[in-house]
Amino acid sequence: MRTREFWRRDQVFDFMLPPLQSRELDLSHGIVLYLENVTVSFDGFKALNNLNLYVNSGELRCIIGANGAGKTTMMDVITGKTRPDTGSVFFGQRIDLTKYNESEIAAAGIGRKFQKPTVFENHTVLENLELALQANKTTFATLFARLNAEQRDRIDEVLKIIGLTDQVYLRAGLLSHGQKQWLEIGMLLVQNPYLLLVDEPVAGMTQQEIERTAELLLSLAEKHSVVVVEHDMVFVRSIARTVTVLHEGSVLAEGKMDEIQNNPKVIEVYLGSELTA
Ligand SMILES: Nc1ncnc2c1ncn2[C@@H]1O[C@H](COP(=O)(O)OP(=O)(O)OP(=O)(O)O)[C@@H](O)[C@H]1O
Repeated sequence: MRTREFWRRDQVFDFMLPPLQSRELDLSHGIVLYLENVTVSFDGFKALNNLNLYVNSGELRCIIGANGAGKTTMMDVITGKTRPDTGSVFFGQRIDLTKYNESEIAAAGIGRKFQKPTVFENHTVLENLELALQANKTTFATLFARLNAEQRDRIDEVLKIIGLTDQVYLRAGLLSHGQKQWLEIGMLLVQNPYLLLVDEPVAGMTQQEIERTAELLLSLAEKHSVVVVEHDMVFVRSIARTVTVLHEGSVLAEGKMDEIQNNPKVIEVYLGSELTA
């Protein structure tokens, strides 16, 4: 039965879909991302179990949860790396993300930053941003292509946002760990994503870099929607507007940081030790 459904979806319905890039993102209900009753099983184990999550347009959402709670699997489902067994995943009102692949979803405006920075160390900060801007070209073609005025302006704007204007001609390999993380966020920003997914952005950062990252992510919200997965509770407290707590593949609690911190269920399964830190 499942095979037949997949066959029908891939062979018939996907064929009829217009390219994702050409579809307008419909934010008329103010919600950029819908996950409804999403379940993902690995060999019978439910990494996501009827997960429901709604992210508002322009919101900065923090997702917390113990190891194995399902945070990475959730990101994988949004970006098309993992297909849910059941449930629906919508980008705005109309774009069914389960019907598209990872590169189509990225091109449609969902950028993902993994925990480990993956900048091109042998290229300058500027070249890294150029490469990200023209991600569909080869490295060689990109570095020799001329940027148009709009692209140059966008790169200048992003350099200011990520605070690397003075390092524009520096080789990325010479940046500090924090600066590499910001450059990678910049590489997503040049593509003007609607939604940014950021995985543990402050792991390994100095206190000063953590504070700068908090400012950066806060400055991105509104123009973009941002979903941050993070274990560092001090950091989460400093940026959080709404916090979602995942536990065993479902939402255990959701609300303002104060409510979450005082929620007995959350304290029991996750925050007990973190809160007193
Ligand atoms: N490909 C896979 N095959 C089998 N089990 C998997 C796979 N991916 C994830 N899991 C399991 O699913 C559960 C959820 O994993 P996931 O990585 O989503 O959790 P997480 O909240 O991101 O954890 P962490 O904070 O450690 O990164 C875990 O028990 C994990 O072992």
